[in-house]
Amino acid sequence: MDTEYKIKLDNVTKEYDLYKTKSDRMRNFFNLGNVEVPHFWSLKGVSMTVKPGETLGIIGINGSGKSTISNIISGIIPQTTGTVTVNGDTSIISIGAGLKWNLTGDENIRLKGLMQGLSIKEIAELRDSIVDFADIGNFINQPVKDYSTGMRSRLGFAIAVHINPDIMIIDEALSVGDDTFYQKCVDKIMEFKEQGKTILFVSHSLKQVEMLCDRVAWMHFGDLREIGEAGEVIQHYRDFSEDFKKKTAKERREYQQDKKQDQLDFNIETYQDTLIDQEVKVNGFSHKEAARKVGKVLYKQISPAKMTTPTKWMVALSVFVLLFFSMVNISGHSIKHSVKDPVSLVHPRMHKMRK
Ligand SMILES: Nc1ncnc2c1ncn2[C@@H]1O[C@H](COP(=O)(O)OP(=O)(O)OP(=O)(O)O)[C@@H](O)[C@H]1O
Repeated sequence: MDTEYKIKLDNVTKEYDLYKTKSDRMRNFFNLGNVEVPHFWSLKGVSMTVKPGETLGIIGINGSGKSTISNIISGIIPQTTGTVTVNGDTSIISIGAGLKWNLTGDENIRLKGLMQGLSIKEIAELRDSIVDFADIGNFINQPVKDYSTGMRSRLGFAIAVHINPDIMIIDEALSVGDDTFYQKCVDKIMEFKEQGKTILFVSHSLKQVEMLCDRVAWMHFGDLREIGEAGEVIQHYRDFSEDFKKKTAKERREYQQDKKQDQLDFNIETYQDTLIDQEVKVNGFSHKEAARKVGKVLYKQISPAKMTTPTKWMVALSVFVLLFFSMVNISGHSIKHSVKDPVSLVHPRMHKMRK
């Protein structure tokens, strides 16, 4: 059944505007004139589902979009277009993410706990067990910015597993700890799997993915290249890596450049048209119906990044009204007089001095 999923992504894209200056960013936000900004599409339309109780691995080379997906699902960053449905609480464990660096370990435990809806009493009950699991001793009273990468990862992992979320998102968190901690984490993940929790596991370690995951999604330069049974997808990925290694340095560079160029050239309108055509051809919708359906999937969760024209006019009008009343006040003329003779606003009314 279609509703039997914990996580569902429909045609999700993520665009980064590569602004050269801060003023370009402001001008673009206020929709003031044409600002030339290169657009980089970190995700080029990704659709997938994660079933309840499933451990889905996400693999792919550096920069392929793995963390972008896990951050969108966790709600850390918004998608640019597309629909994201998450049925349950998520807790993300990734190196450093989610921890406030200026707060101590203890304060981070309280903050994360409160953010996940735990009471002060519940957090106090979990505290010792978290500190014990993280094994960071007296550092728990130090700001997290003074921790080593491994310590941060251990604390992040310990907090996340104790909060007991419905959906666990583990992004490269197992790559930094020592062997003892690694085994502790693996045991915990296995325990979660047995409890039937849904896990998203992002990793470069194919061995870890093979051991922990039921299915695997292979991300490739912003596209979902393949999703399916873990062994099969990992084998295809290994074959690709082997072939890639056999290429000359020049061939490898050219391949990567071409793929990155595709991410710069991606066009959301063209993508939308492709989806509409598919709906017409595959599902037999009329063009109008297909356009409405696709528009809904792409934009129903999206708030515009730029000011719309009506908003722009509203802001301009508000500023004008505010300015007008301030000047009326300063000039000392009446509102009626100022409306009739606006020029008088710059000639303040002189009060007659009493003798
Ligand atoms: N804030 C940002 N601004 C511009 N581009 C970004 C930003 N964040 C990510 N990207 C780009 O988006 C692409 C995907 O990044 P992402 O971190 O999702 O990749 P990844 O597969 O997790 O990589 P890695 O394996 O190195 O962690 C990369 O090309 C990256 O440079």
